[in-house]
This record gives sequence, structure tokens and C-alpha cells, in this order.
Amino acid sequence: MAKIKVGIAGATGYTALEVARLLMSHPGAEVVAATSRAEDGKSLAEIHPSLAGRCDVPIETLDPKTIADKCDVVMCCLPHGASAETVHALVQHDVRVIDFSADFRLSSLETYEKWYGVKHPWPQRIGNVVYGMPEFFADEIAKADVVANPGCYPTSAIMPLSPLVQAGLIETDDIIIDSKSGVSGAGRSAKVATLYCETNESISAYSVGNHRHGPEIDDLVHRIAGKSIKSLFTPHLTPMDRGILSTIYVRHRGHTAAEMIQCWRDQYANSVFVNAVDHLPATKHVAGTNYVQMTARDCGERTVLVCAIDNLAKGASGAAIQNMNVMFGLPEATGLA
Ligand SMILES: NC(=O)C1=CN([C@@H]2O[C@H](COP(=O)(O)OP(=O)(O)OC[C@H]3O[C@@H](n4cnc5c(N)ncnc54)[C@H](OP(=O)(O)O)[C@@H]3O)[C@@H](O)[C@H]2O)C=CC1
Ligand SMILES: CC(=O)N[C@@H](CCC(=O)OP(=O)(O)O)C(=O)O
Repeated sequence: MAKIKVGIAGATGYTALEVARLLMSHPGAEVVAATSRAEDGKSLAEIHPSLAGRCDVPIETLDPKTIADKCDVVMCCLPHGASAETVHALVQHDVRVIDFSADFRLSSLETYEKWYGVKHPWPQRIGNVVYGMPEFFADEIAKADVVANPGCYPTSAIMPLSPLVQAGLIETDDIIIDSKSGVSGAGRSAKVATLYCETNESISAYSVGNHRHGPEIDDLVHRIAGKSIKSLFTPHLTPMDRGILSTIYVRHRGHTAAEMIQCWRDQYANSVFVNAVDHLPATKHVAGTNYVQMTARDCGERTVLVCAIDNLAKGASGAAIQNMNVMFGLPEATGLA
């Protein structure tokens, strides 16, 4: 069978590197194009030396028609705002797109414009693009022209919360999500907040009460579980390269942690990458993999849920490859197991 031809837009960034790295060992797909605004003419391996000897695809400036002609699917690894326009242009040229940004994740245009502070360039598609979580939306992903790849923090909260909300095991109006991310979550471009001396040996909360992943979590749990929730989400930057640990404080409705773990095991029985475990998950347990580990502990009237993912893998590029596999009829775990 011919390999899936993959293009990578925004090829100089961290998620692009991770997609390229994972595709090097994918038996059914290959990178055939890569784009950047600034690095036209260099090879992908020149920009990302860890790919040396493995990926000499030349980087080009993004011309939607040229890229669409070469590719079956484009991994659009661009920042939100910039991404939607590119996704629109690519789809008009008949290539399927996996959008890593938040531009098509939310159900409501009003919520998007409130939280992202920009007019959406393709508003007709808001609420009309599948959320790239095959554990819940595989049938729609298989047919999609555009897939909205999930946010990293949201993945670590939506996956544990949705089954418990759906099953009515927890209160929906009192959910506290305390998340910690590695620095690669902030992307590769230079910013003071992610300099070595700012992040090393230090942990800090940021965007308290106003991070844009709060509405994404509430929106998706509602879409999956059919019930609205009210969560309070606080992200933290931690001195790690990669990984997310979310500690989620919920109020149970008389149910035990063991019942919640069983609920996850039933829900995710056929999901390759989701493991409801008995130990307390750590970011190291999932580093470099597409796996999600989650557990629960009884704590009086509350239950504490703990979920670990790798922000660059299940939180971004691994999920994108899982989505690509579903879109092209390959087993979900191809190239990822
Ligand atoms: N890092 C993570 O853990 C996760 C990231 N995401 C999302 O994935 C996307 C990519 O993230 P990441 O790889 O970390 O980001 P990076 O900042 O590392 O890379 C983004 C790339 O996009 C290009 N770019 C930047 N600004 C623009 C612009 N205005 N117009 C066109 N191209 C631009 C740059 O390439 P060049 O300058 O060469 O053109 C840059 O290399 C983002 O939407 C991010 O929010 C989602 C989940 C997790
Ligand atoms: C550590 C860090 O800075 N993380 C990023 C989240 C990255 C991400 O996945 O966000 P989107 O895909 O929704 O853009 C942040 O808090 O903005």
C-alpha cells in the first residue's frame, strides 16, 4: 500500500519536530513537505539536528496549492490565529488537515472570539469541525476534512472527567483542575517567561482564572458527557522539558475512587492509549509516548484524580498521528505503540 504523504506546516517548532520524529518510525506514512516562513531552502534536519541522517526533506515557504498537490494530509503546527487562515486555504485545495492550534476546537464563535481576542477568518466552520480525540469521535474523524487536534492541558482533564460526569459519579459544579506543564508546552519561540533562568529550579502558576483552556475543557466535557460542568483551571510552568500532570479535585456523589477507576476501565476498554492505573501516575511514566495514565484516590467528601500525559505526544503530535491513522483507515496505534 502507498504511504500516506504528510506535510508539516510550521516545521521549525517543537510539535513539528515531534511529528517528524514519530513519523520516522511509522510504517505507513512519510514526511514529503515541510514549511516555514524563515527557513526556506534548509532541510528539516538542519533545523532539528536530532533528525540528522533521517529526514532531509527541504523546507519551503507555505504555498497552499503546492503543498496540497504533494500531500494527502497536512499537520498544521502553527499558532492559533495564524492557523485558521492556512487551514482554510489548504482545505480549498483539497488536502485534509490536522490543525494543532485551538482555532477550530470550540463549539461557539462567541466563546472563541472572547477568549482568543480575534475575529475568526473561517467562522462558518466553528462548531463544525471534529475534535481530534478518537476515544470519543473516531467515526467523525475518519471522514473529516479538518480535525481540531486537542489542547495539551485539556486532554489531561477531558479524558478523566468526561466518563465520570457522564456516569453521574461526581458533582458538575465544583471541579478544580490543577495542571503542571513542561516548558516545551510554551513552544520554541523565544520568550522571557521560558528562559532557562526563569524556569530552572522554579514552579509558577500563570493565567490564573483566565486561561483559554478552561472553556475548552468545559465545552468538550459537555459535548462528550452531555452535561455542563463548571471547572476552575489553573496551569503551572514546571522545570521539565515535557510532560503534563493534572491533579483534579472533584466532589463525589457517594462513589468511591475504586468505582471511578472501574468506570474509566469500562469506558476505555477498547482505547489503546488510555490506562486507568492503580499507582499514582508521573510524567516520567508516559514521557515520549502517546499513553494517558490516570488514577483516583478517596479523600473524604472529595476524590482526587491524577492524570499524566506527554504534552508533545498525546497532548499534540502523538494525538495527531493517532488521528491521521483513523482518517486513513490504519489501526489507531500504527507507528505509536
Ligand atoms: N507545544 C505543545 O506542547 C503544544 C502545542 N500545541 C499547539 O500546536 C501549535 C504549534 O505549537 P509549537 O510547535 O509548540 O509552537 P512553536 O512556537 O514551537 O512553533 C510554531 C511554528 O509556527 C510558525 N509560526 C509562528 N508564528 C507564525 C505566524 N504568525 N504565521 C505563520 N507561522 C508562524 C513558526 O515557524 P517559522 O517562524 O519558521 O515560520 C514556528 O516554528 C500551536 O498552535 C500550539 O498552541 C498544542 C498542544 C501542545
Ligand atoms: C506551558 C505553556 O505555556 N503551555 C501553553 C499551552 C500549549 C497548548 O497546547 O495550547 P494550545 O494548543 O491550545 O495553543 C499555554 O499555556 O498557552
